[in-house]
Amino acid sequence: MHIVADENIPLLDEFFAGLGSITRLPGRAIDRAALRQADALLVRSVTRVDQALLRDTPVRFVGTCTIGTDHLDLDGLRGTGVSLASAPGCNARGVVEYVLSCLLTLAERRATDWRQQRVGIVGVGEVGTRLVRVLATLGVECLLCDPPRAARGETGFVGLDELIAQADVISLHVPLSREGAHPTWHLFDQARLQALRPNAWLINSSRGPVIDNAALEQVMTERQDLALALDVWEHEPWVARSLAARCELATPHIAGYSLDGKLRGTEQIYQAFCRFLGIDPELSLGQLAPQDGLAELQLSAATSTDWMLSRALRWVYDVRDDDARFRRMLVEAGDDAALRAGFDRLRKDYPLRRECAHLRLSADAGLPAEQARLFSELGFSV
Ligand SMILES: NC(=O)C1=CN([C@@H]2O[C@H](COP(=O)(O)OP(=O)(O)OC[C@H]3O[C@@H](n4cnc5c(N)ncnc54)[C@H](O)[C@@H]3O)[C@@H](O)[C@H]2O)C=CC1
Ligand SMILES: O=C(O)C(=O)[C@H](O)COP(=O)(O)O
Repeated sequence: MHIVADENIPLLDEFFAGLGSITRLPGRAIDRAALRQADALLVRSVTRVDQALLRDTPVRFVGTCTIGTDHLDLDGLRGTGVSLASAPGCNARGVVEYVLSCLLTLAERRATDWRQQRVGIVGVGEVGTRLVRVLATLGVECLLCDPPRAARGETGFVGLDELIAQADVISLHVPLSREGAHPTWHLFDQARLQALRPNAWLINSSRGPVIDNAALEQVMTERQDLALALDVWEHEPWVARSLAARCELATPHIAGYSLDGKLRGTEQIYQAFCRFLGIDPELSLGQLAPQDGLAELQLSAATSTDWMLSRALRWVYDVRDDDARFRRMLVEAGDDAALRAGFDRLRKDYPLRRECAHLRLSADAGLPAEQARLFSELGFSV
């Protein structure tokens, strides 16, 4: 058994070495020649996998250690005998923490109470559902839009144009799709962008082309009232510097980049590969994940819940750090080739980031019961 894998998959050896030999390559360098002897291909989001890549290769299993599958040509690969697997939900928690950090930061810069904003969530699957749960715990009013779920008879959703008309903040959590009953490519076109409420905040951590980036830049030049947080870009790894300059927060597709999320992605694909091979998985993250214990943050019981919350959320993840690193790269990179390489480098050399379950909160005189319950519901250790 020979496995070709993206070199950015963590715990690759630990999970897969017992199942076959492994060749590691940069995701963008995986081509047909590299797969000549490969039985299995393990990717992340930057390798386009289609019939052209797999033609005349022995590859029979493709696993992507990511939530998104838009880099896999699912239709084209159907019926070719290749088994496909992805890692649903693996890094959803990281994306939620990214959105919370955006909300805190935008509210601070706009002198607004983010918990009083009406938040519209477009796409209510793994990420959107977790986000709604956290926001509901914090008493934030949410509007939900998910036509595929509504079409299955589920209730509680509004149409996209109604959401745009009513939401102060819009956060996008849809898959990228061009076909089907509810395509999301350029879901936010010029007309919808122009329809955003005065002073609206728009956060995109789904896929770049869900927003027409050229139209977005045009609208942003006309409407200085809008606040934009972009983690994903229409032509990654290239980024329109002029659009980045119009963003309040700009980051290089790292919303879900917690170590925990990446490790869960690897484990989910290991399990899928074992199923494909017809063997019982012998390994788990419980055995292989770093045993680094919990970090501790001591809060003052005398401070307000809001203050505690922003300290705790910022301690876990602060989007301003990623925004600063990204903007520095945009200034330092010379031509487009350097820009693309800089985008990939920021992602490859991403700093260690753990999710909030790795932070234990305490207070000098003991965390008051009500706050302990709230923080525990939000996923912190208390
Ligand atoms: N920036 C980042 O680091 C990350 C980005 N992502 C992106 O976020 C996307 C969403 O992730 P999940 O919530 O895990 O996916 P999911 O598949 O669990 O949920 C997506 C939801 O969107 C809904 N949907 C589909 N078409 C729609 C439309 N036209 N309008 C509104 N809703 C629609 C679906 O019915 C589904 O409920 C992924 O497909 C991926 O592209 C995911 C993880 C990390
Ligand atoms: O899981 C997804 O979907 C994502 O967007 C991942 O964060 C993408 O990470 P890479 O595969 O590009 O490392």
